[in-house]
Amino acid sequence: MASLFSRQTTSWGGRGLFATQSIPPGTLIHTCEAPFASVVFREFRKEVCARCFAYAFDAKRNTWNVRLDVRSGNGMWFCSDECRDEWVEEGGGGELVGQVNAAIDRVARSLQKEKGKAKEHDRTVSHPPTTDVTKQHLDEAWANADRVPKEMLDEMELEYARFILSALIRRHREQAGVVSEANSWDDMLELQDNELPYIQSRPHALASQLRVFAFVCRVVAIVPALAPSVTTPQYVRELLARDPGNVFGIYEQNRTGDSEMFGWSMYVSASFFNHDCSPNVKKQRSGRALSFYTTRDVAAGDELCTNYIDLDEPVHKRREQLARNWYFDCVCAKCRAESGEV
Ligand SMILES: C[S@@+](CC[C@H](N)C(=O)[O-])C[C@H]1O[C@@H](n2cnc3c(N)ncnc32)[C@H](O)[C@@H]1O
Repeated sequence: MASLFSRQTTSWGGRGLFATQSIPPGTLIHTCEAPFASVVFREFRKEVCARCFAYAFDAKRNTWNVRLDVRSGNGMWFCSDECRDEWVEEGGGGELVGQVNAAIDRVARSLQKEKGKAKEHDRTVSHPPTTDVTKQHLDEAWANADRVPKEMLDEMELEYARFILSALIRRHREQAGVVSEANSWDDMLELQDNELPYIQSRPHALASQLRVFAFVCRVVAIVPALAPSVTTPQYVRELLARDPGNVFGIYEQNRTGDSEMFGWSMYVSASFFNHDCSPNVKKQRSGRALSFYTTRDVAAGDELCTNYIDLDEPVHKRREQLARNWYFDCVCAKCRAESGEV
């Protein structure tokens, strides 16, 4: 499909996607076939297919039973033999994933035992000062990342470790020439770096990221194939800097009919759509693919925007939500008009 849009600089400075011709409503303008990296939360591992994210409950089942034959109890479950086989064939890295999963379990178990012996207040990574965190502060903290003691992670930190390791496996396979260059590490680096605003709004997250890095290093010590990815914290830091503000939650309706997040994934090309409170594009997930459709007539030169949040709220609440969870002050026409700025 010839691209109907191009990436350009917006009037406010960031990059955005702009229509190169007029586009009627309901047009499929872009599809990302597969994520760059993803994680399905551990508690849903048996219910959500590791490749296509299909939810067992939708197929009237409690769990999927096609399992990748890995050595650890922390295996991967698939909705079908086809999904499992395609995942391995596409370069999911079956053998390596098995080793990594087993190593995560081993490191987690051993840290859990050590934690049992230590007192809670012994947690050694201190929070940064509550004054404004600067880039220099972050550089210094990461320069000393190898001195961070290995400590047990909480559940969410463990998910981050799994997410990072999924990306490092991808990077390893890209280096080995096993996966295609589309969606490469360099492509991922083009995503907006949100490290500073993220840590400024959640200073405790820096200590958490350093703990996750120390944990990942310990896992990689057992899986030497990934060692080049952690000789310095560079790759882990690059990925973590692009996680906030760029990843997509994997949502489904759960058994009680509520929308629930089962994990998250990073898609590269999908992350250049900016937010607008009167969007002209809607996103639709089908399995692991993300597709984007126009919702009304778009003229050549118009920016193509999705919405990151629920749009029913008044302007101050929308802006507050975007600032808190997406780290920006919304400059869309609707927000500016409703705030009396135009
Ligand atoms: C997923 S990225 C979109 C692409 C991004 N503009 C870039 O250059 O990579 C989300 C970021 O874009 C910017 N952004 C998106 N929508 C915006 C809006 N309505 N107002 C101001 N900034 C916006 C914010 O910096 C936000 O963190």
